[in-house]
Parts: sequence; C-alpha cells; structure tokens
Amino acid sequence: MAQSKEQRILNFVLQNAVRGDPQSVVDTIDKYCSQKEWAMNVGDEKGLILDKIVEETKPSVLLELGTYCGYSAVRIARLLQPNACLLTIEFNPDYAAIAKQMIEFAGLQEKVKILEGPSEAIIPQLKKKHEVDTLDFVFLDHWKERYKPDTILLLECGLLRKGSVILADNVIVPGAPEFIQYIRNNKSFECTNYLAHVEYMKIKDAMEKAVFLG
Ligand SMILES: Cc1cc(-c2n[nH]c(CCNC(=O)c3cc(-c4ccc(F)cc4)cc(O)c3O)n2)ccn1
Ligand SMILES: [Mg+2]
Repeated sequence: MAQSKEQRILNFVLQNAVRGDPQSVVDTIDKYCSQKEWAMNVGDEKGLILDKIVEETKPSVLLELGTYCGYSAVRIARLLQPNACLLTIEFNPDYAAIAKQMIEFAGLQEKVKILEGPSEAIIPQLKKKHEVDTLDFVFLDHWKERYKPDTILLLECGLLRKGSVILADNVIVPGAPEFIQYIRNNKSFECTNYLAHVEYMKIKDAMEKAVFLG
C-alpha cells in the first residue's frame, strides 16, 4: 500500500528530528513541508502568532479542533506549564494515528490528549467525560464551516468563561466568512485580526483572535 503524505511527514520527523525535542519536531515538519510536500500545518509564520498568543494567555486547559499531523499540538504544548493540558479533536482516524506518534516522539504525551471523532459530538462530552470545567484557550483549525457552529456549541455547553481566548486559523484562505461575520458582530467577543500568509506559500491568509467578555 503506498504511503500517505502524512506518513511521509512522520517518517521524515522520526529520521531527522531529535526525540523529546519539540522545537526540532516543529522545525523538521516545516522543513519537509516547505521544501518537499505542502501540508496544512499552521506553519512557521502563523505559528509565531500562535506562540505569542499562547504565551500571553498562560492557559492551563486548552482545546484544539483539527489535530491533523499534530504540528500545532506540539507547537502549543511545548509552551505549556507542567500541569497544563491540551485536548485536541481529530475527525480522521489516519490523521489521529499520525498525530499520536508525532506527539509521543516530541515527548509531550503527558500534556496532550487526542480525542477522535466529529467536533460536534465530542464538545458536549468535555465537561462530564473529560473533566473540563471551562477552557482558557481554543484553537480553531478544523473544517472552516464548523468554526461558527462549534463556537456557538462551546457557549451553549458553558465551556467559555470571561477572558477565554479563541484563535482561528485560515480566516482568509480557505476562509470562514460566516464565523467572522458572527464573531465580529457579537458584543460578547473582542476581536483582533492578524494578517499573515497561507503556510509555506505567498498567498495572503489571516488568524482571528476573539476574547470572550462573559
Ligand atoms: C473534529 C473535526 C476535525 C476536522 C478536521 N481535522 N482536520 C481538518 C483539516 C482542516 N484544515 C483545513 O482544511 C485547512 C486547509 C488549508 C488549505 C487547503 C487548500 C488550500 F489551497 C489552501 C489552504 C489550510 C489550512 O491551514 C487548513 O487548516 N479538519 C473536521 C471535523 N471535525
Ligand atoms: Mg489551518
């Protein structure tokens, strides 16, 4: 059976990165995906924006929607305090299997928990099944048409508190127009736009930060 692109990315990391060194995992994925095969990781340019917002938020309980190969899970978890926890939801079982190995190679398995399934089924389980009270930080990087309904679902499930930070990738390409229209017109959110480019490309993209005001 021919190898998937995601398997090739993982193999390149296993052979070229340093086990237990998250920065080397991040740098090695960026090297492969910028020089050999494009892939939909948040990447190095938007990754620096993600880093800055995670560092200034100092979150303890985080949720990521759209794990893919685990690049942003490694990127985020490398910055977290010892007892902080990142829950990351992935719909595609093949992606989830790759991400699990990626996160373990980086040595971050104590800080990251991969939940497999569609976001709309897992979000309502977070409080009771995964012992979440409220979320300090949410990274939206899954199907772009799910950004708005899943934000509403997070609110309905009482998972956001005053000061919770939502950061959304790809609000220009592929784009999330319904989410942007909703969040910028909702007085309960304070929004900031961060212009950048599509990972490993010269095409314009942006991230949107929305702070819940309670
Ligand atoms: C829990 C749950 C999880 C998912 C889920 N898990 N993983 C994903 C992937 C989603 N990501 C993207 O599609 C994406 C696309 C591009 C892109 C593509 C082509 C171009 F030409 C230019 C840019 C760039 C990006 O940065 C992206 O993030 N969805 C789905 C449902 N439920
Ligand atoms: Mg993305």
